[in-house]
Amino acid sequence: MKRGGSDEAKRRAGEAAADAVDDGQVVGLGTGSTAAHAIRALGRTVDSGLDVEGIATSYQSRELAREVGIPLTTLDDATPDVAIDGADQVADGDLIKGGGAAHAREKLVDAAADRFLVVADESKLADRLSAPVPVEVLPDAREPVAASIRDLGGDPELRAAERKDGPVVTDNGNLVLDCDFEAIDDPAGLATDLSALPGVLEHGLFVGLADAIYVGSDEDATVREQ
Ligand SMILES: O=C[C@H](O)[C@H](O)[C@H](O)COP(=O)(O)O
Repeated sequence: MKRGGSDEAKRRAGEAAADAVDDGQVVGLGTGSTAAHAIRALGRTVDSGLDVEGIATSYQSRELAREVGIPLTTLDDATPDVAIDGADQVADGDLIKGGGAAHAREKLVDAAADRFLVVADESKLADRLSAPVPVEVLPDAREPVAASIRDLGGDPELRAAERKDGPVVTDNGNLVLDCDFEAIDDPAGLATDLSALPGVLEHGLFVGLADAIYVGSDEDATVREQ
């Protein structure tokens, strides 16, 4: 799916982060159009002899990794040295993710990595997080979780599929509520509240996880260490 700024800006961010991967490392492979550039760049370095293994965060990243020849492993067998992943919004180093409904596995892999590199074009940068927060819920939990989200001040909307009738079903077989909290004053507090709701598998607030943000523009890519 295409979201955010220009493909050129995404490519610069993705390739700059892929350049930071060292020989012999295990790499968490994020999901989305920006992370895809990093995966393709890693595939080219594998072709030229770099010895890396990937851990996929979604069906999409697994298939792309296979296509470009990155050997895959799992969290059962390896710990990622580094993870490279996109974001829907970035503010003060905190993120909203899950525009592609992959945030549950992404958070698992990104949090497990020794270093988590975010790749984003400039359109993703904000002063405060304010995009709707994707919340993955067990199908039976849709209504109770939606009611709790309203109590927390959010406006939940079941994500509809685009080329299928009915809702988006995640790689894990669950549903997604996109929850609009408008400007989020306390991302850490909201993250804790959302995680505490029964039936919530994972939400798209990534607070205090990023180690560096690679920001791409049409001209270059810059790195902001966190
Ligand atoms: O579920 C999807 C992920 O969190 C993506 O990393 C995020 O939506 C950013 O995607 P993109 O790079 O396509 O804007």
